[in-house]
Amino acid sequence: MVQSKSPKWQLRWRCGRWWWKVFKLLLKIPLVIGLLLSVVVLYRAFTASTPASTLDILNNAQTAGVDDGLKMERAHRLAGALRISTISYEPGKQETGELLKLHRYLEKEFPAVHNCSFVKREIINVYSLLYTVTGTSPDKLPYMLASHLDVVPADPEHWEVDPFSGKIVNNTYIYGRGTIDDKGGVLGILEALEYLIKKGERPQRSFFIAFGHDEEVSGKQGAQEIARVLLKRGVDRLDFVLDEGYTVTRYIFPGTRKHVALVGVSEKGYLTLELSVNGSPGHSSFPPWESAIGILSEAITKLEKNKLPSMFGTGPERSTFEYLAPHVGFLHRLLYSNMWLFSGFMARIMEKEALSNAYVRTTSAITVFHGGIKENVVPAHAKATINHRVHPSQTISEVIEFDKRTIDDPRVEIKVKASKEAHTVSPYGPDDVQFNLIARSIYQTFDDVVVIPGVLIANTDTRWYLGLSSHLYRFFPTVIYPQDTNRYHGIDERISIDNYQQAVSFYYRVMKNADLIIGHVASTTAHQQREL
Ligand SMILES: CCCCCCCC/C=C\CCCCCCCC(=O)N[C@@H](CC(C)C)C(=O)O
Ligand SMILES: [Zn+2]
Ligand SMILES: [Zn+2]
Repeated sequence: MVQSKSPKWQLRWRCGRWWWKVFKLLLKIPLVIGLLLSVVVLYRAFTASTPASTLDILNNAQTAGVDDGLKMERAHRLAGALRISTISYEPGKQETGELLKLHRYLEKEFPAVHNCSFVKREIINVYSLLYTVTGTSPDKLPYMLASHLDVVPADPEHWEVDPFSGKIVNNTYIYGRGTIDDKGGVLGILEALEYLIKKGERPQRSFFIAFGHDEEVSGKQGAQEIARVLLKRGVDRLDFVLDEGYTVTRYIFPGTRKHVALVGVSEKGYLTLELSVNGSPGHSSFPPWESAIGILSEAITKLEKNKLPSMFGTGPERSTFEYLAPHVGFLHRLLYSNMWLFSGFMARIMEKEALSNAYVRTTSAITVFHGGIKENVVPAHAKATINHRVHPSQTISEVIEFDKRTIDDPRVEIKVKASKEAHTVSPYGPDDVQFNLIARSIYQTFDDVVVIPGVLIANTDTRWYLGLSSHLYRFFPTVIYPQDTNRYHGIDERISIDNYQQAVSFYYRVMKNADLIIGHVASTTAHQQREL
């Protein structure tokens, strides 16, 4: 016999079912969200594509590089320049005699450039060089190719060959301080122009070649002066500037075996701080509880241990990975094309390596420490230098505030020695003529390559040219493998003869392709034309 439920019980049953339904529905929400997220993540991964140039004139261009016949001759010419030790030690302390020797060497080795009716060479501020190549259409905006003449010092101790001997090893590599930073750029650009002139060609577009002489110690005397001279002449608009920077890389980005050409469309900011402590000096036999060195050491240990927060995914580095996504395996593609979701996870992996960590955040490097004069004297002062490279999503003052908060000790005085905010981001994307001119020249020069935009983690002379153009790109056309990254400012700096030949071809192609896009280029002012 079925017992009928009382109305009170039925009401409770119905209410109970109602709550149970809501409860079950709530349980499903995370599942639905998870499902939706997976759909979006997969959709983005499957539809990821590297924005291709919309400029058919560039897409269809088959610009040839330079002839292979002179490859060895070119390698020897670069080697000769590497024997001239144009070292910058610190601002105002440079091997100036060597810089003048390099001027003479370039003049002798590139006769066509230096005796050409449409090329003018000028010496700026005694040691820098500015070449003006006047094209047949000076009414079009000129552009600038830049490099620098100086190099950082090199301790020969661990080198395979003397860093200033300019040796060619196994007929394969040119060794020497400055091969990739940045005499390869100086000689590479001049080789391209020499080749062009010797072929009896003359560019349509006018362009400048700027070689600063103190990039390694700020660029204040070189590139800054070059920019000043141009501005004084009314040259206040350049179509684009191409300076040293990233390169083509291989096996550096996880997930692909392809060559990846990173073009620097921005540059991290630069901040150097001097920390100092004035303590109690005295006899080391009855030392104070805390010494100036001890207080300062604690402060810099705090800075080294407390990294600035990850900013990964908030700046142009997002495009770096989105451009790369279609060229990596499926798992990496899921991550690279969905940085809106995975940037935190990617940052945690990338921060484990020094090179990729620099891509994730503002970095802090303790570079100088001074304190003490004698073993039994407690010193009155201690001083340290900290060098930050500032992520584009942070400002200099935010970094200083972070340091102050982290040190949290009023006895540590903080002084700004040098600072420059991260550079504005230069345009890139399918419709940007200037970015695609450089990209196309890379595609024509390197095999199986993908061109992607990036933020340069180091700094270049482009900071002085920011006022001259809105399109500044930082790229040096060679191939770098993971084991090569330490050659910058490190030991056994080298470039292969083949890569150097590619560098020359790349610069030549930039000069030729720049003429192809002449219809897309804005006109100069009448004033600017007069000065060209
Ligand atoms: C996920 C990240 C991938 C990064 C791949 C990197 C591959 C290439 C490696 C290094 C490129 C270094 C670029 C070198 C330019 C160096 C210029 C320089 O040394 N500048 C000085 C200027 C300073 C104002 C004195 C500097 O210290 O930055
Ligand atoms: Zn450099
Ligand atoms: Zn350098």
